Amino acid sequence: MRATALARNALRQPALRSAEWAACRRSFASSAPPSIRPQTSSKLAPRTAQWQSCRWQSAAAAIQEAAAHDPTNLTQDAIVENLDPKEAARLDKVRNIGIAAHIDSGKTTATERVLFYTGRIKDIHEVRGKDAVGAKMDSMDLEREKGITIQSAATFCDWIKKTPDPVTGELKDEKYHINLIDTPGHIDFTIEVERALRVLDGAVMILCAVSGVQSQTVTVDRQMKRYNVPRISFVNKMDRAGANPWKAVEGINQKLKIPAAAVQIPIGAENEFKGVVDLIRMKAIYSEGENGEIVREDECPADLKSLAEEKRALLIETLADVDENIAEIFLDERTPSPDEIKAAIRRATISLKFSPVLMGSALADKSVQPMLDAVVDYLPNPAEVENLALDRKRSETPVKLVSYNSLPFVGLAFKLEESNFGQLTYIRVYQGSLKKGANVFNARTGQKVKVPRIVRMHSNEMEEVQEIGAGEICAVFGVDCASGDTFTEGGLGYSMNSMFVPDAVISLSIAPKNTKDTPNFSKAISRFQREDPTFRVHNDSESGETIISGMGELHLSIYVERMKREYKVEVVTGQPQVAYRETIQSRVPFDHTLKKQTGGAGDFARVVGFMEPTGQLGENEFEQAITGGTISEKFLLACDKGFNASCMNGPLLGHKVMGTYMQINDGATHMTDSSELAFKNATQQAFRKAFLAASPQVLEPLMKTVINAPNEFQGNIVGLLNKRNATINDTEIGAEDFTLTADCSLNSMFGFSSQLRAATQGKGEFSMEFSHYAPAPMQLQKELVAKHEKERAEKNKK
Ligand SMILES: Nc1nc2c(ncn2[C@@H]2O[C@H](COP(=O)(O)OP(=O)(O)OP(=O)(O)O)[C@@H](O)[C@H]2O)c(=O)[nH]1
Repeated sequence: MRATALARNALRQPALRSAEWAACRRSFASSAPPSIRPQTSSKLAPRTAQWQSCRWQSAAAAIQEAAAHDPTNLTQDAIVENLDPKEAARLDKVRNIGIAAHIDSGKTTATERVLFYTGRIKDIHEVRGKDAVGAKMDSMDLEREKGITIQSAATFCDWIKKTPDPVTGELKDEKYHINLIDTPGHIDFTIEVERALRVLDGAVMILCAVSGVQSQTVTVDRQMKRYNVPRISFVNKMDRAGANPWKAVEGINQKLKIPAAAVQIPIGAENEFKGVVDLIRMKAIYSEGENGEIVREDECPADLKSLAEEKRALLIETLADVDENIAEIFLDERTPSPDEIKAAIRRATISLKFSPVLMGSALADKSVQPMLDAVVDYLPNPAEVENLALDRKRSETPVKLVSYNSLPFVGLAFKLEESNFGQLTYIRVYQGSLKKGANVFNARTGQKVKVPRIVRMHSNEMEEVQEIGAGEICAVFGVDCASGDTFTEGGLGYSMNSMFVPDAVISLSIAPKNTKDTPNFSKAISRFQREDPTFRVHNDSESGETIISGMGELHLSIYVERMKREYKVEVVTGQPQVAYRETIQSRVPFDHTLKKQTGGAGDFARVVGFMEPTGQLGENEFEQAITGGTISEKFLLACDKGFNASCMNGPLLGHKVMGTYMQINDGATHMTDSSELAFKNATQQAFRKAFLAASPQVLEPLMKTVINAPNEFQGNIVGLLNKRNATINDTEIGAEDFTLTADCSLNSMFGFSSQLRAATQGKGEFSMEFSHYAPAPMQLQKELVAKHEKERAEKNKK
């Protein structure tokens, strides 16, 4: 048991009955570290003086032990449990949230309303709106033209919530500061969602009232689970024909496996949608005025009373399954009060056991304000989220970060952006505060950097600030780093985990049309690479071409377009290439000698061992099992390097190798002719020979493809998929539309979007996401290998 816990337990023994006890407790409470201070008098009733002294002794010993073993953690734990009331009050009014959802669910439209109702913007502009201005958060020209979000955008606003006074019941204004990130829906820009969720404390998951849970909803659900992000759900587009919020609620429960229940029911639907009934207070809420800015409350309409009661009972029942307090009330057959229900929703949402579902229509300006109230009511403040760093000074021990301004600074750079004023680095401050002009240390490089300028971002605009407090998000200028770097105040050895970066699945060759544009081309490439970890660039060693790779055709085409617009570089691109992989299927021994001893300094290295599949299509593994020192440590390191180099450039197609194990267990070294280079080369030659003899196999990426179209086109789409040898996994047929889920090879999907458009009169849509690697059909493997051999031969001729 950890020493802190020991100390705490010592104090939680049945307590003493003595007059001095209370005084003693008071004095201890002021001197002991907060984490082991006595809690409430009901928990620790006095008993006997002897016992008391015994308890103090064991507690004191435990504190000393704790401090000796784990001084930092003791302090951190203590602070977490006993937040300074002033800091706690400040943090209680902060929310860091993200909006994430399937493509086109209305994230940007909803964010526009949030900014309008909080007074951040004066007018509402629509995505693809007639006024051609575009929504605030889609600030790139390309975003406005295409009507899609490409980059996540950060902003902040203050929401004034009407809160009843606990004593008088009178409504008073409470101001909450919300930092908000609007994320893209397209899977091609998934890294934007990934890094936003990495640093946010809570999220609003938007669903379409007609479609419910869609393919990208499943993806963002996975991402929210990856970073333990609590979420509220908002069923948008209640004004659309076919709107049905209950389909979305069922989808969250069934498909995402999150207990969820509506906290509102709609008043009217489709173009008769007027507002919602709040099931907790049983009040109707209407958004009125030109832009829905006037929130009017009324009695629940009589014709909705029975539905409201039914859904309220369902809400309480669902909560009883995930919250002990409500379970007890439920068992006592008592009806929980509105405050009890709200408190239970908050507890269950923050502990990731539940998601409350709200509904409205962002476009029709209805019911967005109650969603903002729910952000405040149910999503955690920064002090309620456990954030850990690894303390590298103490063998990577995890430490809790505490959103205290007075503690040493710790922040994570989660996004980089090139601006007119230089590199802009977005930082989430986890602990301490960041001041203009302060020096901070990059935990990865150990470099000290001065922070010359701090700003708060409002989409593409910025507001200069002198200081940013713990638990907040800001951007800084002049701090050179990589995405995912941790910054600390010098004394700490803390480092935070970065975000998950998915592998690229598609690549293409690219070059500037005119050689005079090469400097700008290089600038653009290096900027995009720094900003986006899923955009990768390498030079093909054989062709000398620059190859860019990324998450999909759209992803790469956006960068090609940005080069043209932002850097005035016209480029030529090759055909998109699939990121194949190579592996082996059997065990093959090798005994390879590299020998060049023709007078003068020669080359000599002998490596003996075997290669075999690792058993799963994951990381490659290299191991040495040398006995008797036939190969020295230094040369074995060179063998390891040779192995890694071979894995980057597979013998079949020159693509990456996966799932391959190589062991070197014997060999020979020459007194003078052996060198690191000789062993590296010998390993690479042995690798190639053994690989080709070990039933090599080409692997191709399979994509989870989800297609949605009106029912009448089902036959056409199944026909398209059959031609592509797709495996259809699921078909869901709704009243008008159907949704089909299939595994398709990426190779077969080039040009699919135009064929789908033709086959569905432009009414079908699809999304594609990497699923896994699987063996390519034999015929395709033969063709690919033959093509690769031919290209190699031609290059060798040149
Ligand atoms: N009928 C209706 N349409 C809506 C509503 N909210 C958004 N839309 C429309 O849906 C389309 C997509 O809206 P966006 O706000 O761009 O959706 P998004 O989720 O931000 O889109 P991406 O970031 O590109 O995934 C636009 O044409 C909006 O006008 C709504 O409540 N009702």
